[in-house]
Amino acid sequence: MGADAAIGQIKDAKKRYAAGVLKYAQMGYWDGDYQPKDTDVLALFRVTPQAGVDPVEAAAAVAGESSTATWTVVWTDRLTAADAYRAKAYKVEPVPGQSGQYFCWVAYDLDLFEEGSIANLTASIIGNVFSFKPLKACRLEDMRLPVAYVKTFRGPPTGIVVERERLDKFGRPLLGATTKPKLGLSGKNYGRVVYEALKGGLDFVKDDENINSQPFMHWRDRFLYCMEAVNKAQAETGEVKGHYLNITAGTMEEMYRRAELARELGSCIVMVDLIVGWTAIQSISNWCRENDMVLHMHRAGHGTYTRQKGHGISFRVIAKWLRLAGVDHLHAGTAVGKLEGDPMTVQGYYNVCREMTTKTDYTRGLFFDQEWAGLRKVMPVASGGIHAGQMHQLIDLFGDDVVLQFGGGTIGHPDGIQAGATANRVALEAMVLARNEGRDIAKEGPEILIEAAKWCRPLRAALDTWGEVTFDYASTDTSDFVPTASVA
Ligand SMILES: O=C(COP(=O)(O)O)[C@H](O)[C@H](O)COP(=O)(O)O
Ligand SMILES: [Mg+2]
Repeated sequence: MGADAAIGQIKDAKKRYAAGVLKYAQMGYWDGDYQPKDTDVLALFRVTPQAGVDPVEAAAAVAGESSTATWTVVWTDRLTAADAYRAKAYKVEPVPGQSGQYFCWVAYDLDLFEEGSIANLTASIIGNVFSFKPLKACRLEDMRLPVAYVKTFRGPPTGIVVERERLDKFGRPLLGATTKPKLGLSGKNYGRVVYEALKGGLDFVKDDENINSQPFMHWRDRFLYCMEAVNKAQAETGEVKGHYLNITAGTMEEMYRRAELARELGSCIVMVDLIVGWTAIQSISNWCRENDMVLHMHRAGHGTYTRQKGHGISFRVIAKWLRLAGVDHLHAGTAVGKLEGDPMTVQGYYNVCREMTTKTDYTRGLFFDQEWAGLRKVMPVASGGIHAGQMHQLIDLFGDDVVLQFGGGTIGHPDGIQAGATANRVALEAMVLARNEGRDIAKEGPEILIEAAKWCRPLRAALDTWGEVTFDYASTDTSDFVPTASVA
């Protein structure tokens, strides 16, 4: 959609700065000829204007309210480098197949942002505009962070390469499990679940997002019993093992206290939930860097604002912010499990986590090339209602650099937790071997699993119990550019 010349910026300074209300486009927040600079921060919003609101004016309003503007002309603009500081909406296009929705591209000068602060970035980009009355709905679809800005962040403290070296595990996905039930176990019973799962063949076990320090199990008990389980399983298997100790707490001081005990007990990894907030995430990331600790991020809460296509923030943007902020593991979806996730859209999140340059790919929801400027890679975590019978789909979709986490799909095994873990480990290794031998695992996966189950009773029992379980529901967050196929 080209610029509407009639509503372009008023150039005559007397008229432009006369007291009163102008359209945002008239104030200069729309420039259809603008060529983004390499150093600009770029954002793509999906905007649904109210009836009668011109889409170009809606885009200009988003640019205005997320940078320097208010609803009326202010003369104090003239005390600033207003022409540079004003964000510019520079392109508006209708969203294919979605009447009333428009993609709006906005460019922001780098000087609008403090270095190394996601809190500052988000206060601008998502600070006000999502409540703005002329818009019925608004969604932040994607961002391009310029190299100059990326370089002001430290990124993941450990990264995929160093994590694999510390764990001494290569050439296959890592295996994990979330302890279940989510709440209620005593420390001793909790530790038993962790031990059984690690002994049976998993690399990691994890605390659930809502396990902190409740009356049934205080955090110190959990840490002590879990590390006893980790040490015992390591000694018995000769493999490096870990348990993501969730250090999420009510204050930063308490998070540090819990992190310190995790370190003293010899844990290689700690975990926080996304709901702790950006500043807390950046602080704990620094702590992890100083203490050689892997940082696991559970994206608890994200579905409240990422799931619906019309309003909120795409998870691909959250993933970009988290790579800058510095997490090592990030829950990024499974496509085949119990939770929302269109396969290609989810692959787009994985690309954000794992590539050195993420290329534009509209079919995977990636609207910009993103250069990561040497920032370490984040290990994505596929977790949520997955089981051994889906191993071929998971490896086919996500490759090797991923943690596959089976909670119920380990602990609910009919022959016990160790058997559940063994089933998953055997399914994983059989599938990686078949792929490495050149077999087409996407097609032959079910056969490969059945062959492996002939000599592995735990896998046979897992397939008998869950083999037919699928979650075949329509995804909400799908591509606007390709029809989406379910892989469930
Ligand atoms: O407890 C689980 C999964 O348990 P189970 O394996 O028993 O289903 C995690 O909290 C979800 O993976 C979160 O979702 P996401 O990873 O999408 O953020
Ligand atoms: Mg959970």
